[in-house]
Amino acid sequence: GTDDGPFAPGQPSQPETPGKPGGDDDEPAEPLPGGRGRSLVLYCSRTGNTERVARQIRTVLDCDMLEVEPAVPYEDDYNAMLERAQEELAAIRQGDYPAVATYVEHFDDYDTVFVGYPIWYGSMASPMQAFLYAHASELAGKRIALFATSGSSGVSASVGEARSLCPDAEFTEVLHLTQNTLEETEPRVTAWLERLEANDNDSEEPMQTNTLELTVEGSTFTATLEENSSTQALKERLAQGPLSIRMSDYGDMEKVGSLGISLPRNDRQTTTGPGDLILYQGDSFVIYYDTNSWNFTRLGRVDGVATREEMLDLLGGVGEITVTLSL
Ligand SMILES: Cc1cc2nc3c(=O)[nH]c(=O)nc-3n(C[C@H](O)[C@H](O)[C@H](O)COP(=O)(O)O)c2cc1C
Repeated sequence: GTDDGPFAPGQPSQPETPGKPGGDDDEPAEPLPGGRGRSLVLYCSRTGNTERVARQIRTVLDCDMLEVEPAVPYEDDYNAMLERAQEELAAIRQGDYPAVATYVEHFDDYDTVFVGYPIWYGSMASPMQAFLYAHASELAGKRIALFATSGSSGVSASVGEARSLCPDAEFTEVLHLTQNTLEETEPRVTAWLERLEANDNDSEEPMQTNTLELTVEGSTFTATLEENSSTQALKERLAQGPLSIRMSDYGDMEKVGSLGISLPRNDRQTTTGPGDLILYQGDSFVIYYDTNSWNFTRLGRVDGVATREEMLDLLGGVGEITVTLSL
């Protein structure tokens, strides 16, 4: 029977399943091999950008998908809509969440829940914040893969919002597409899903955190760590407390600073890109905002960063800074 799904009977929330008749252009491509469990794609989208990314994920994974909708549809009038979005985000900061029409009874069938949203005024769009708030206990212990679209703004504030709304979920690397990168949705989604799949298969100690927090001038953003002996040693050091590093710019491509400790090296010929975290010569911590090729140890990647501008934005631009690392 189809009534045994995780969606509350009598509720309007029904997932679009891959075989659904009338499904348009979403013929599944080759599903990724060796998928460990089932996935659900949740998204909210007002002008279709986030929805396009959601559909691409669903096409690759051949999984269920559900739109998270506000209880009261947004105004067609653009300015009225902007005003309401601002009011809702202000209310959320006071702990008052807008009503959403979408309710999922349980997520038992799903290991990974993809959560997609547009950035509104630097934040996660209000309907998705309200949905996560209402479903935090059902999402505990699930793997959450965030994806977001924006005009140009970064996603680190919204990642922080998601992590505090769902403190007991495990967060993967984030996918962020901007106006400039939306046309590359297809290859970027595919590459991202392959990385998620690889990390999922690699993780021998799933209870171990793979998230690093970086704080610059009071703002915190996150990175997803690689699994190697270098990051293991770094995590052991950070388990004892945060580590602050004075960093300066080098070669118009990176910030570099001394860790004050030596970590095991896992050097390989590597081409870096914006957001890559690198261990250089065992004792220097490097944050890349541009590309370079060298024999490096990869430590991880800043979440949701695709471009030099986005990485420099998180670092407060070019110039000397103190970065504090914590788990
Ligand atoms: C209310 C509102 C606020 C927005 N705020 C931002 C913002 O702060 N930064 C940004 O880069 N884009 C902002 N945008 C643009 C959207 O994030 C962007 O167009 C996104 O891709 C829309 O996704 P959608 O088509 O799925 O709704 C905003 C859009 C709306 C409607």
